[in-house]
Amino acid sequence: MKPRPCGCKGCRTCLICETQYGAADLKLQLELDKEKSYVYCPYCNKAWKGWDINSYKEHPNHHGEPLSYRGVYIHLDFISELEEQILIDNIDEIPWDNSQSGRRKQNYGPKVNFKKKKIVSGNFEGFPKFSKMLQDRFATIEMLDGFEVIEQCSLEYDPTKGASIDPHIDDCWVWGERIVTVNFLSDSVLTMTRFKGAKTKYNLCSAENYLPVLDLEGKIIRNNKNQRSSLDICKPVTDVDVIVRIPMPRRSLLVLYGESRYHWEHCVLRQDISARRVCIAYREFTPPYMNGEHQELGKEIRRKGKMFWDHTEKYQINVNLNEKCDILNGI
Ligand SMILES: O=C(O)CCC(=O)C(=O)O
Ligand SMILES: [Fe+2]
Repeated sequence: MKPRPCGCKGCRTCLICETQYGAADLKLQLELDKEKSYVYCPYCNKAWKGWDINSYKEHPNHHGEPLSYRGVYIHLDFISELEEQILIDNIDEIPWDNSQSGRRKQNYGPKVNFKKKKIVSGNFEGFPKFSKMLQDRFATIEMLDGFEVIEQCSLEYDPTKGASIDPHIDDCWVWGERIVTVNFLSDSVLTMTRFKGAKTKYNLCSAENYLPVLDLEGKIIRNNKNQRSSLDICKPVTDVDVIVRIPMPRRSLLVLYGESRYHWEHCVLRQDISARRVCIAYREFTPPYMNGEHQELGKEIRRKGKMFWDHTEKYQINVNLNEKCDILNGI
């Protein structure tokens, strides 16, 4: 399928191809019943009836009966305003690549083919140095113990392009249980809907063949006594028809794991992009690539994931900006 000049393919569309390349009819029509929606509160970790994402700010004065929604960790103010500004300045010094649905991206990681289940390190040489402080800070979060970044992807959502991301589950053959996102520049929302499709989609069935890293409460499992697979241990308990809206406030960190990672699709709706938003998504390897049958190939790629390069050298950026990078890394 050939991409249109904006970068979109097939049913993935943005405002540009909908208005200029006649792609409006290809657009995936999502029918979300707002009456069935709950808003996740990062303060009490429960979801409360409603659609408006700002309603979590009423905490502790919520109304009605909450829904227990598992597999979400939100760390507010993970970075300061100054760190946000310096990181964005650095990110914007690197060329962006057009992606689908009005997004742009900067992707660092091995080359993966999810359909053929093929992975090669390709020209992966690690990550830009200015982003090391973010990865280092993961060590302060208990549930990220042992999280080794294999892929780091900056994504930009521009409201003038009608940017969004369609409902999906991140691949389960190569990407591990914890999906980490750090949010920049504007508040947004991750909208969750239950996945009812085949286990072959997103390679979900791969998660039947390895053990979980986190228990249902998000605690690291030190000894896997019960041997239930990653997919099985977090089987949903909630009604299939509900929608859960997860806030992604500017400068916060979000971890999806367990039930929300494996049994729900996530998307970012166009209507939830009110101003330029950038996020960085981080992915780790699945157990077979860490300590199982593919560990040798895994080891080689993990070694590359420990490397950091100077983007000012690579892109010949004015050197005085190097100082900003050193401030961030505490040098
Ligand atoms: O923009 C986001 O926060 C979600 C991105 C995402 O789901 C992905 O890159 O797989
Ligand atoms: Fe995703």
